[in-house]
Amino acid sequence: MGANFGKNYKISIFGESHGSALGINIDGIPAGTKLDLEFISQEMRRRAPGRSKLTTPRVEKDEFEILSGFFDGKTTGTPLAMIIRNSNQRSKDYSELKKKPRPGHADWSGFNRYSGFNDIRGSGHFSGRITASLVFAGAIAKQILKEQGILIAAHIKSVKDIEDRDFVESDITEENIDKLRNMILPVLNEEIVEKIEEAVEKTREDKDSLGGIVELMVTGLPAGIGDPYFESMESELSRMIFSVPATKGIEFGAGFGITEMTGYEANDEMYYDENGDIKSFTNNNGGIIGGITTGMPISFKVAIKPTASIEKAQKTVNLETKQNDTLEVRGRHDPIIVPRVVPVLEAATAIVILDRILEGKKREL
Ligand SMILES: Cc1cc2nc3c(=O)[nH]c(=O)nc-3n(C[C@H](O)[C@H](O)[C@H](O)COP(=O)(O)O)c2cc1C
Ligand SMILES: C=C(O[C@@H]1CC(C(=O)O)=C[C@@H](OP(=O)(O)O)[C@H]1O)C(=O)O
Repeated sequence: MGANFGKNYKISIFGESHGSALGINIDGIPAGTKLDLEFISQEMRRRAPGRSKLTTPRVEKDEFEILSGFFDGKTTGTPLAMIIRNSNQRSKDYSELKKKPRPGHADWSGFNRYSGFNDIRGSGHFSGRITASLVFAGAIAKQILKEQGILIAAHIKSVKDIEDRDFVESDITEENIDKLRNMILPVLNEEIVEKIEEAVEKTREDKDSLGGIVELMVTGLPAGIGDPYFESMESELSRMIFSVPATKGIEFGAGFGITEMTGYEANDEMYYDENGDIKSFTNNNGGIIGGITTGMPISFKVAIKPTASIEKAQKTVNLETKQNDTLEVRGRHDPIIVPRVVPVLEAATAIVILDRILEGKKREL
């Protein structure tokens, strides 16, 4: 089933954007894990809609209710179920879309997959709203990983052609992560904030939308986590990252750029640092070789497409009249998904890393 992920930190998501609720069941959280509920709420707020002029005007608090698996501030070890109730649906915005599918959204593909029974309201189960549950599961995973010294950070690498600088390992401190977490546009070079705001505003006035790239880095992971071939760290991360709506590409380390290097340039030459730890001078392989962590930071970039739902008139088909037609999408949409997807991608990464660490622990038993 498409709604399940993980072999050890197992998640199962459910819900629709305009249904009564959405949520998640998580199995595999170690018993006795203390949960910082305020941290989870903060993570949910980072993703929640209606936070700024850069996001959809739909306002949802995304308050979560834990139904099971949590008692006296600690997990019980049995499945932890959580729901978020929807409160601000406006389903009339979607009445036209059953007959006129939106180019770039899942109306037509979903119609075929579910024989026309898919809930079109608010994009149903295809909505980016469903990622609220990922952020919840990721916030728990982040807490467990942090206890082991593993940190996950992300920033906006680019919006269209406006570029931020790349992460370096020394950027990944708790202080810097907190700073990025509190920014609507989490970037390293703050001079580009205004440029991004202006570009988004101008594109919105043109009834259009923008995309961009998010860069992520994971530090504190020892060498030796992961497996070769089908459960490689890259495979598992990619599978999860591509599950996040609007993701269209991923590259690890130097990514596609490695093809322009020679072997000598691409190889990450190794050395002992002053503490006797084995490091490499470069990290073109993004911290993963043979599907297994090298001990260098995991580093990857994710391509996020421009929002599909735009007001500009577009060509589409009319499934009722069986004629070609045009569509101007009305309703409340993100003019850019990139800032809102940042916490989702961090959470998705945390879920995978925890699942892989727990997989490794099984072999130690
Ligand atoms: C946080 C988040 C917010 C999103 N907001 C919107 C939106 O307002 N309008 C829209 O058309 N798509 C939005 N999307 C993207 C669609 O959900 C996505 O494009 C659609 O499900 C089709 O999937 P695909 O683009 O991965 O192929 C959002 C995605 C995420 C992760
Ligand atoms: C509500 C959220 O974003 C929604 C994501 C979304 C989509 O198609 O992905 C479409 C819009 O839904 P609606 O028409 O119901 O307002 C966005 O507002 C959310 O992410 O929580």
